[in-house]
Amino acid sequence: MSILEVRDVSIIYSDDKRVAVEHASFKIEAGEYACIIGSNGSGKSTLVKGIVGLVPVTSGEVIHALSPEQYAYLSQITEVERDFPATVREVVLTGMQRSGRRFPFYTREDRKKAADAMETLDITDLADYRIGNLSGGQKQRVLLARALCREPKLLILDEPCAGLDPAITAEFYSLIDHINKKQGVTILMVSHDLDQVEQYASHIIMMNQTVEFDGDHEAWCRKCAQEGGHYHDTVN
Ligand SMILES: Nc1ncnc2c1ncn2[C@@H]1O[C@H](COP(=O)(O)OP(=O)(O)OP(=O)(O)O)[C@@H](O)[C@H]1O
Repeated sequence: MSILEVRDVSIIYSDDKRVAVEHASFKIEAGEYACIIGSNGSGKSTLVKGIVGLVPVTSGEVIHALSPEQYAYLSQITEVERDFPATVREVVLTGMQRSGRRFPFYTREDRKKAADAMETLDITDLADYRIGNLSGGQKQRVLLARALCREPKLLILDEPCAGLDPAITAEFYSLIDHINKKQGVTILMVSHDLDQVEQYASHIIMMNQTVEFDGDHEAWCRKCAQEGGHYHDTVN
């Protein structure tokens, strides 16, 4: 059974009646490293927000085989105020908050899971730093550790490397690959970085308001060869 199915989904923003996503359909299977690509304004972020319930789906259905606790969502880098008082450890621990339980009552197991997530993301040394003082790449690792400490089965990321330099971006993609392969976490990621997508993704979905391509890595390579690299120009 698919872990997630997007079935004939359309999303229209109510304020300006703009159709951002039109009749999009695809399935995500457990274990995949799936990437959604497409040019600016092609509806990628809107679709992902529809999947995680941040914007309402106008028609069609998003069918989750997982409960909301079993998937995690990481958005684009958001500006964290320089003087924001929380430390890295505190931010990662908030990933363990559960509905019905009040902060800051974390169990020993919660703290262990947060420590393990920091170890995986190689940010243990930063545990007592204020998050506002970190670089963009470090902040994204902290937010990824926060998303991972609940041990999600599906990780949904919206352009996690926007604004990061190429070396940090390459490191981040490799880390996501490790999380996919070694921890068995299914990945669904919006990305602009076609080189990284082609290196790692097992499933590629190309948006242009609707789904213009939906296939595995080999099918994507065949299409690119037929089109003479056309997609590299439209996506980047
Ligand atoms: N909150 C909003 N209200 C109204 N229209 C919106 C809103 N957010 C996005 N849109 C519009 O919906 C369309 C799709 O935008 P979206 O952000 O989903 O595209 P995208 O593919 O993620 O783009 P990018 O690659 O630039 O991030 C665009 O025409 C955009 O202007």
